Parts: sequence; C-alpha cells; structure tokens
Amino acid sequence: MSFLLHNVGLTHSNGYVALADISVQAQQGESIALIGPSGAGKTTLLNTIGTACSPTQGAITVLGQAPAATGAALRQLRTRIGAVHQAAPIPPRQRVVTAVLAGKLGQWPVWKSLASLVYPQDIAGARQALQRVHLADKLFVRCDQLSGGQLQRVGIARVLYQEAQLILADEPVSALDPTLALETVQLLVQEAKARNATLVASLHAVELARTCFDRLIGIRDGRIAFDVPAADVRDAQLQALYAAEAPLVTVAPDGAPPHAAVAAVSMPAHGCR
Ligand SMILES: Nc1ncnc2c1ncn2[C@@H]1O[C@H](COP(=O)(O)OP(=O)(O)OP(=O)(O)O)[C@@H](O)[C@H]1O
Repeated sequence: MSFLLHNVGLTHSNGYVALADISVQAQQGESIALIGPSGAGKTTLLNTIGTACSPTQGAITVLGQAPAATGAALRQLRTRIGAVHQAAPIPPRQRVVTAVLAGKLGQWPVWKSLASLVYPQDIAGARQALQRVHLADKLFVRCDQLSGGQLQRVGIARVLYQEAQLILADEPVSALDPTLALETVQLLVQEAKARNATLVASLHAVELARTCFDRLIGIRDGRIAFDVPAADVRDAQLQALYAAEAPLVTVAPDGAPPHAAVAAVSMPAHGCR
C-alpha cells in the first residue's frame, strides 16, 4: 500500500471546507491523475498526501506511516516523497545544478548537503537528470535566467534525481507546449513504473490524464466525484465534472433569446497509448 486516506476532511481556519469525506487508497506503483475544475481541491489533496497539509478530519497513512508522527520520523518520511509544484519553489539566484541536487538533500548526511550548497556534490547525477528533460545545457545557468517551462522541467529533473517512492506532481506540465507536455508526462509515468514508485499528478489536460495514467480521480467541491480505471471513464462523467455550477448565459449579438452554454471538456488529439 502506498497511501490510504479514510474519511479525510480539511477545513481551513476561515471555515472553508477544502476537502470532505475523502476515502482513497493506492497500491505501490500505480499512476493516478487527479482532474477537476479550478478550486476543486486537487492541490489540497496532493498537499495532504504529501504531509504538507494536516487533515482536520479522518485518518491518513503514507508509505506505511501516519504523518502525524513528528520530528525525525516525519523528516525521514518526507525524503521518500517527491513533489513537483505548479511553480517550482526554487530560489531565483540558485544554479540549476544546485536546484536539481536539492532533491537528495534530505537523504544525504548534513555535511554533504551543506557542502553541496558551496560546491555541487554530484554534477554527473544532476546532468543525467537534466538530460532527461532536455536541459543538460542549462546545468550551470541561474534559475532566474530560465523560462517558466524550463523552470518547471528543472522541478521535474529534481524529482527524477530524488528517486522518491511516492511522486506528487501538481500540474507538472502546465507551462509546457502540447508536445513537450505529452513527452514529460510520459517520462514521469515511465520513471514511476520503472522504479515501482506511485505517481499522483493533477492535470487540467484531461486527454493526457485519460491516456497516460492507470486511474483517474475526479475531484469536485472538495469531494471525490469518481475514481475509475482511466480506460473506463465516460464522457458524461467528465462533462458533469466540469459543468458550470449554473449554466453560463450568453446573449446573441442579433438580440436572439439568451441560451445556456455548458463548459466543454477540452480533448486535444494526442495521447500515450
Ligand atoms: N489557506 C486557505 N484558506 C482558505 N481557503 C483556501 C486556502 N487554500 C486554498 N483554499 C481554497 O481551497 C479550495 C481548493 O484549492 P486548491 O488549490 O486545492 O484547488 P485546485 O483544485 O488545486 O485548483 P487549481 O486547479 O485552480 O489549482 C479553493 O477554493 C481555494 O480557494
């Protein structure tokens, strides 16, 4: 078992219920895409699985541990979890090589981590990870000299270098063009499969989610709308997931009566299978 959430809820201090009644489990090695409208709770769920957010209800086990454990046990657990953030939290003046090596800071002894900040301790390893996202030529470039998409790929190189057992990726390809997005999602899925790591990624590109992952979890209003093998998801489920709360009312320019427009699910014609 990779993780297990039982009746998990998360209510923010202002009373906003971001997650409610979330019960979900994943076997080691599964690849799962989280999909759902903006504000549905995908990031909050990823942060909860990744121990960055504590649930206010329910129980959670991650990689065989209850994250409520504090101090050294929690730090140790986090070294086994790799996170790819929507906007990589990388200091702008940091060199790319240092940003990638940061993936293993928690696994290295303190002396090595500190030494690596002054002189990168595994340049070959960082180069290899960067090669996989086509950025080996940026090894010694400062992160503030990269484009948003390049920075996002540095975050992916970091998680590849970390060799985490559980990879949590929050919209990992949102800044990439469609071709690179497909290639990068395939890379993450293949990497996870090759190492029997679990991958959970939130995505707005529904067709990428549908074609590249084993399983799809639809999130809406902080709840699980469906949890199905990717091959079994039906168009009606996707339409309902993304349907506007109230239909958008548009007025035709010629003064014809207003009509309702339901948000369409975008499905570009590319895939993994
Ligand atoms: N600290 C907070 N306090 C109160 N509400 C919050 C807080 N953080 C997030 N929220 C709310 O929780 C809800 C879920 O946010 P979350 O970022 O998980 O959504 P998401 O599905 O990842 O959205 P997106 O696709 O736009 O990234 C949103 O309505 C957001 O406004």
